[in-house]
Amino acid sequence: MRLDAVGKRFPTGVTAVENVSLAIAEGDFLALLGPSGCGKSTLLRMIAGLIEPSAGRLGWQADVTGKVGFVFQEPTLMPWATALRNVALPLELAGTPRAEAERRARESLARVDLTGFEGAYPRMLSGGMKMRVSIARALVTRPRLLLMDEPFAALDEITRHRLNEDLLRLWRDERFTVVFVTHSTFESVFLAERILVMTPRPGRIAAELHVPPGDRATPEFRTSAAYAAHCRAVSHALSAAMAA
Ligand SMILES: Nc1ncnc2c1ncn2[C@@H]1O[C@H](COP(=O)(O)OP(=O)(O)OP(=O)(O)O)[C@@H](O)[C@H]1O
Repeated sequence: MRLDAVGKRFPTGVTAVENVSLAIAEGDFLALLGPSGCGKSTLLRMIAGLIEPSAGRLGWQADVTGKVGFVFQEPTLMPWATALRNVALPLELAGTPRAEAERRARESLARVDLTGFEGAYPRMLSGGMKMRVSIARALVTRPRLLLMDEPFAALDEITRHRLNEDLLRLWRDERFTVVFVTHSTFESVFLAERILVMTPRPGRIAAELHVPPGDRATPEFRTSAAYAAHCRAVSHALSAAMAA
């Protein structure tokens, strides 16, 4: 998909995003990195089609339309429904027969390591497990594009690292396209091949950095010299963007 000079000015007069041009290829793992309030969520919501840009345009490949999954910072599960029913919901809303929806929801829960928790209610699950249910729900329709808005920001570091690894595994296996919003330099380098550094509001793209797949393939990437070097580079780019 392409974004051409996309901008968003809200009726309140706040310009959240300005002049963003970007091409996203099938299978990309892209991070949007920037300080709080720089317009990352606004940009993601425009990519999702949840809000309209006020300038520029977004062009979609026909085969992606309607195949978008969204994961928010809060798991946003229905508290009165089991994990299985929460995950089956998007399919049931699309008219999939109940038995088929349940079968696929079970499969999706298995992909995020939650086999055995189908009957659990959200209040019985830890924060990390609730986030896994939320990811399973986003993946149950087999989206080609997965949009994630600071999904792990509220989790403790150990859980966050584990979910980072699991997300990478899912992405390597299935090669959907990911746009991942974060304000963590470390998380962006660990996950993404393309890191777009944004300026403070109005959010513009100040720099794009790359983490080659070869670097990530090193064992213990998170403690490697290559990881530290990429984090330094991204951190410098972020400081420069903040000062711009
Ligand atoms: N619906 C809206 N109406 C008016 N202003 C809005 C609306 N949504 C967002 N904004 C404003 O746009 C700016 C960018 O917000 P946005 O949520 O996109 O930033 P963000 O980078 O995702 O921030 P955070 O990391 O804190 O979530 C903020 O100043 C916010 O107040």
